[in-house]
Amino acid sequence: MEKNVVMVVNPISGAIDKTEFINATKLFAKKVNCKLYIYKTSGKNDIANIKSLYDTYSPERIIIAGGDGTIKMVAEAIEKDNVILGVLPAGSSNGLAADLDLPETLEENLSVAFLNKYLEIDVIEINNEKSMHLSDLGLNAELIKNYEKSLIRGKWGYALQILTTIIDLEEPFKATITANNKTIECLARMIVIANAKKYGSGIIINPDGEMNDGKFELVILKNLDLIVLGKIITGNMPINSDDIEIISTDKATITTNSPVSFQMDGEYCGTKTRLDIKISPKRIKVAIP
Ligand SMILES: Nc1ncnc2c1ncn2[C@@H]1O[C@H](COP(=O)(O)OP(=O)(O)OP(=O)(O)O)[C@@H](O)[C@H]1O
Repeated sequence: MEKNVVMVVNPISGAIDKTEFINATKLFAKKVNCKLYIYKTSGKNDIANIKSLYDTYSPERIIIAGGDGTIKMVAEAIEKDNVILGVLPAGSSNGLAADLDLPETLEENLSVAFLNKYLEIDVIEINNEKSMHLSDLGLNAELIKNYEKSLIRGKWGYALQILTTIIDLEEPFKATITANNKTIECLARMIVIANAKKYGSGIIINPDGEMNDGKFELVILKNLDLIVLGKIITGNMPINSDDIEIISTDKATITTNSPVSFQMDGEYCGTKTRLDIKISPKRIKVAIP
């Protein structure tokens, strides 16, 4: 019997034309006897529209051609269920794909996305929104805000914004963190709420992060001078220094003394002074090699 598959395509992600993604997916779906319904995101009402497609067609899989932000939208649209998400990485940052060790080529990724192996990953709920990969308060969110405002998309736009953001660096913020029945206060440049290990750029920020262990980590970057930044970028996270503290937990609250920029899975979410965070274990099925 033919199975239903929904394909969610983000036409603008990564500044990549998606024609090849759509054509290759149509062919593959036919080959494996699936009926394909294609939805192109518009940036408006996408979550509600995907939910309605999901309710109408009860797809066995949802194939996603986009970046982490597009995967997040699909995750928001589906309830805990039997649907498997297949990812065709096509964003400017493909952090989840990097953490899942997805292959390089479209053909290989189609095989992964349509075939049977999958991982049930945890989802982090932050102020009742879902994050599958990495969210953070502070410097990186500031960077993403500047990037989203800029007219240059893709990797170059992102690189340009690193420079602008670091030049305009504000004072560190004061954070109060409650987790594992303890409360700590600290000054921080950035706090990462991590389900996984690395950013789409390949930079490892949470060396022990596992997406299916029922826990998340708070990676507190207290100092981010050029030396610490250099160590992180070159893959030598100084985890045993006073500059970094990592807390592993399943529930936490973070409050800050002033509004701090916040991003979830690469999407800028404004400034926040309070985050209520909890893990939702094994919440979503994602196809893996
Ligand atoms: N047709 C569209 N026009 C404008 N924005 C869109 C459209 N479709 C989706 N979006 C927006 O794209 C974002 C998700 O992009 P995603 O993270 O998947 O890719 P990306 O390449 O990392 O993004 P970016 O475009 O920021 O480089 C969401 O904010 C969503 O609202």
